[in-house]
Amino acid sequence: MIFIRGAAVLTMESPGVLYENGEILIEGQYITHVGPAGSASPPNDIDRIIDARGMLALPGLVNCHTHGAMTLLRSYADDLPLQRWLEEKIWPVEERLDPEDIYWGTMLCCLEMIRSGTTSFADMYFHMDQAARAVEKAGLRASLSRGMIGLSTGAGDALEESRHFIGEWHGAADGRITTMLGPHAPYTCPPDFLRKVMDMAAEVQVGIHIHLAETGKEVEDIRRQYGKRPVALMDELGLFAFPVLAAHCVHLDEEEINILAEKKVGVAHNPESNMKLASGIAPVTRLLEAGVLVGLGTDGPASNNNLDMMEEMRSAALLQKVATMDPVALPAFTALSMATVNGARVLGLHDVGLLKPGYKADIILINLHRPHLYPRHDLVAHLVYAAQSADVETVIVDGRVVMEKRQVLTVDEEEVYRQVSRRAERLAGRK
Ligand SMILES: CSC[C@H]1O[C@@H](n2cnc3c(O)ncnc32)[C@H](O)[C@@H]1O
Ligand SMILES: [Zn+2]
Repeated sequence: MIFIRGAAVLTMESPGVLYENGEILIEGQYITHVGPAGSASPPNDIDRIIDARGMLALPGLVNCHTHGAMTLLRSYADDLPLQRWLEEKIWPVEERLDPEDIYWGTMLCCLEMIRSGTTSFADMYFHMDQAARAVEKAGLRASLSRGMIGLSTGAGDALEESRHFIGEWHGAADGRITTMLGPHAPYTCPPDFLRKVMDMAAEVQVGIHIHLAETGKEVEDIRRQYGKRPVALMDELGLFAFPVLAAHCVHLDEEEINILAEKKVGVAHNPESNMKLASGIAPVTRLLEAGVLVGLGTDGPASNNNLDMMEEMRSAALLQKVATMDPVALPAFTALSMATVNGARVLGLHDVGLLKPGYKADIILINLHRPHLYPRHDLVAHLVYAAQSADVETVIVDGRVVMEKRQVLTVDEEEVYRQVSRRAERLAGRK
């Protein structure tokens, strides 16, 4: 049992709920009490009291779309459009990744996430049993998908590997790990392959994580090939009968926005990757108006080039303002909701993302005693427009402290740096 006291507590239930001097009780994996100081008499059998005076407590951040082990390829290929980036640089080097690379690359991803306040993430990549091992050890929460390129000769094997991976890991690590099927995108997964994916989703009862409508080129190529735009094509195939996590959704017409709302598709908006690859600006304001559930993601660390959700919130808010020429667009509380409770819902985690009794104890403490966080007119605005990931002081996932006073407790940082440096040298052909 952990008792946090003295923090300002932002529950994220509604914009107004902020306890200036609050307290949180954690029993096992769950939050059992949240309120102003003195609202609960702390039980006798508390294991730890965390004195959080000068801190802001809020739900851990949720990264709805990444490729964690691509930390190994950070700054390996930059300043290219998506298709050239993938075909000329990324896919050739990914051929050389081995399972241990994925373990250490994902471990680096977990380390970066813990240090920047992310407690849950959705990952699509290869050798996912190794990614799962890293997540389990680091203590994070994740929804993991074995990425599948339907056009490749190994597509059938990838599907079988997915079935095995889901059987082994869905619900593992005390429920911190969940799984999805990961067909890469409409332009790499033709309809026949997607039908097999849907058959398997029905059989093993998991959702589907896919890149969708990321670039103008994708829309044109899919329309030329199938006579429909990507979202409309996925709808016609029946993909949205399953829980779908659709990454990007940059290029949409009104009909497609309505499909996404009606079929309750969860969208992962990745503003920095979309800017860096010049893919475009997702119509987030329109999506939200239409009632689409939108979370935030970084995309892989090779197209961002970091996993910093604090930055991503700020970028999302600023980008919508400039895209709509409306300073009211995507206000701070909306950006923070996308990065917490709404992101959790996009991942199908319905007891994650709020500080509320009955919710999983995924909590971060932000050190407010920093020059860029004074004075304190509005703490929500501070989080989105002023805070930095280095302000994250303590991170709790599933009721367990994984970082305290910026010391990560679950991962040997130096060993991770040694491993990834050596492996990245080999992958880049320098050793
Ligand atoms: C099949 S595993 C995932 C696959 O996706 C590639 N990837 C990384 N970022 C993006 C992106 O923004 N759009 C499309 N594909 C992306 C990654 O390199 C893997 O090959
Ligand atoms: Zn991606």
